[in-house]
Amino acid sequence: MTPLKIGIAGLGTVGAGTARLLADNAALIATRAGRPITLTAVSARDKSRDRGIALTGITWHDDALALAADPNVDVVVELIGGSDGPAKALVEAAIAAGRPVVTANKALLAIHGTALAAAAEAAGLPLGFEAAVAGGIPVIKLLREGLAANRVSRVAGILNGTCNYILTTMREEGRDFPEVLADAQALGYAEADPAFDIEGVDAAHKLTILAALAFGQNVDFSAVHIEGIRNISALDISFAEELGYRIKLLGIAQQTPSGVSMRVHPAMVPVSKLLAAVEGVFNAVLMEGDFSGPVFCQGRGAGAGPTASAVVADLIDIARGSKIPVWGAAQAALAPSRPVAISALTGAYYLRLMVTDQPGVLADVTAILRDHGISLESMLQHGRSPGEAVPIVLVTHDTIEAAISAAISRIATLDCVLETPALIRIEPK
Ligand SMILES: NC(=O)C1=CN([C@@H]2O[C@H](COP(=O)(O)OP(=O)(O)OC[C@H]3O[C@@H](n4cnc5c(N)ncnc54)[C@H](O)[C@@H]3O)[C@@H](O)[C@H]2O)C=CC1
Ligand SMILES: N[C@@H](CC=O)C(=O)O
Ligand code: NA
Repeated sequence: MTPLKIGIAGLGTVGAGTARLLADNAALIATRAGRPITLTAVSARDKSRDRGIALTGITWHDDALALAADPNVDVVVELIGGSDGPAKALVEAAIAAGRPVVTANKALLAIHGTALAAAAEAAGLPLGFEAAVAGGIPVIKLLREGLAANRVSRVAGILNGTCNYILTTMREEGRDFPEVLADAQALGYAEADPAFDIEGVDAAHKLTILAALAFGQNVDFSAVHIEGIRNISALDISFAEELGYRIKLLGIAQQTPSGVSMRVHPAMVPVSKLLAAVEGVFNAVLMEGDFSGPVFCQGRGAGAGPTASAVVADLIDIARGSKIPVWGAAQAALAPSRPVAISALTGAYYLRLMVTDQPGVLADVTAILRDHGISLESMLQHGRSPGEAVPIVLVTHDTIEAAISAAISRIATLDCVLETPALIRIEPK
């Protein structure tokens, strides 16, 4: 059988993992793909580095762009990363040269996904990106193929392994944020610039991609409201536990009458919910189809093995001759996104204040909430330390985000409020 010849650009965590998987499971992959999938060429920065993979007999290109023109490469696999620069140039060059592309690059797809898919469609080429969202979970296939007959009303998930690993480890082991982040980097989970993980940008890239597939809209990264986990404190993690919640960084895309609302932010998830039990580097996605009902999947969201598994799944599809539209429908059938402002969101909120323990503080705070039409479900304060700083926690009933934002701006100006208030959205029970 004629092999499908692969050229990989970028031999970091995912690139080296993909080369290893192609070698270790070669016979099984050939059986399932109907022909061997063979690594014939690579491009990376440092030829001398030992990556634990055999590169004998494989062409080395110093310039990744050369992969697009190499006659011994049928499919270009882009595993460099970054929304622009060499990754984008390579994908464009490969498509222009008539080569199918597989990439794990969510930043690239979330920002340039419409133009790249249009180019691939015009050239009649597949563009695979299963690895770009939720690592080893086959969530792209699930949405684009398994749920293709459904109107999807909501997609919600834990989409960043690094953040989930950090939040889990902080809660279970009481360790500090920077120390746990360093672990996640050493394990190969974090992006080259880990700010993308902890600021919520990586999860927003992935949510942009899921929303495009779920709602048949063009990718629109700029429409996602983004908050990360940098300000989540050990105190809030412990209050969440006490109130019956786990703090998770969620990505949520939801159909509303005025458009699709897209947001990434930390959320209090009731412990009874499936998403609350997803821990460590695991990701999970919950999708609501009108005929399927809820569909939940979970698996490892980052790391060499799980991500390589998704890259090679796309290669097997290409070897099989699969012809699935990049975004699940012809480009011309996709609609522009209709963004919904976060201020229109309705829900319950956790509000934690550091205040001076003195008479009248609660009365001042609750008066402001009352003025904005916000009612309280519960309140927590432990012990008494007159004149000292103490945390108080307020949990609201459902309210509109515009109201709680306005109330917090006023609460923050009270003399007795000593720090910027912490506000965390609460997922419904
Ligand atoms: N690490 C993970 O768990 C996951 C990563 N991804 C995505 O996979 C892609 C690769 O990520 P990692 O392997 O983690 O990154 P990495 O930083 O470990 O590897 C990227 C490699 O590309 C090389 N490179 C940089 N510029 C290059 C160029 N011009 N030509 C050739 N090689 C070049 C770098 O030297 C580096 O070895 C990124 O798009 C990332 O977002 C997706 C899912 C999971
Ligand atoms: N940095 C990402 C890697 C996978 O996409 C993450 O932590 O989830
Ligand atoms: Na995936």
